[in-house]
Amino acid sequence: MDTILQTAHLKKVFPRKDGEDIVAVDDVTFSLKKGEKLAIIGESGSGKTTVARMIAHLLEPTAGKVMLAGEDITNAGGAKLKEVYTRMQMVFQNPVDSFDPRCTLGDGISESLLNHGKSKRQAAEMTKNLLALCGLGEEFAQRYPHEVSGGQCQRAAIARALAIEPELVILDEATSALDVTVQAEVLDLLNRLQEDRGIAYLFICHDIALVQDFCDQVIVMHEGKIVEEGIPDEIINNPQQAYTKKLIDSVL
Ligand SMILES: Nc1ncnc2c1ncn2[C@@H]1O[C@H](COP(=O)(O)OP(=O)(O)OP(=O)(O)O)[C@@H](O)[C@H]1O
Repeated sequence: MDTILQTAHLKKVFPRKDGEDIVAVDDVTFSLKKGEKLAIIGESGSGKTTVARMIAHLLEPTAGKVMLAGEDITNAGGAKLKEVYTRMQMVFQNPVDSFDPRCTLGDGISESLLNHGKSKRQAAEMTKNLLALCGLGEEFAQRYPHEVSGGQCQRAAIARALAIEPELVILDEATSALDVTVQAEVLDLLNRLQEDRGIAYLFICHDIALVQDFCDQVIVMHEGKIVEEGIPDEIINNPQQAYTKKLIDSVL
């Protein structure tokens, strides 16, 4: 299997004027194969979101590299970054903030399709299909972000991320706020897309049972570092590190 994403010695230091600098991520190296589902778990503050934000180009790494399909994208900008975003999309925990409040959800989803050369009619049709795929009726295309529930907005954010058929989707607690039934539907959808289109997922999540159920590989982070990695069943049933054991015991 080919590799879609690699990080090499990623590091992020947040400087502080009034005390010691915060080393949020320290020497994080991992790879994700095409079509694979990789989870990052770890206690609050262990650096998971900071890793995701560096990969997604929302934060500049202090050191290290990010490679997409073998190409170094650490310093990608302009047209290159636009191309990166056609291959890699992300969904974060608070989707309402990621939609423009002045635009309908339909406009938010079709925007990327229009930017990628689809006609208005094609984009509208595809948006309708994407919403349906995510369990939302076509009337949701006309609604504004503040006119839908958190779970509905999250599904629209997933629809938007999938619109241009990326090869990699980063999901940072993206299903955590959904109720159990909707979460199961969304995970089902993600699984189908992974099987049909070979999409890979980087899945940041607090729910260890869900990670065990949904993911192929898991990375455990503690104080910015990777402390353990492997197959979820093996890590969860037989953790090698005391920290991992404590983390698992605290949530199961
Ligand atoms: N912009 C920032 N400025 C300063 N410190 C930050 C910033 N963002 C994150 N941090 C710090 O970096 C560390 C890692 O934070 P991060 O959000 O990556 O953790 P996390 O594992 O995703 O936590 P959670 O599960 O609570 O979302 C924390 O100590 C956090 O306080």
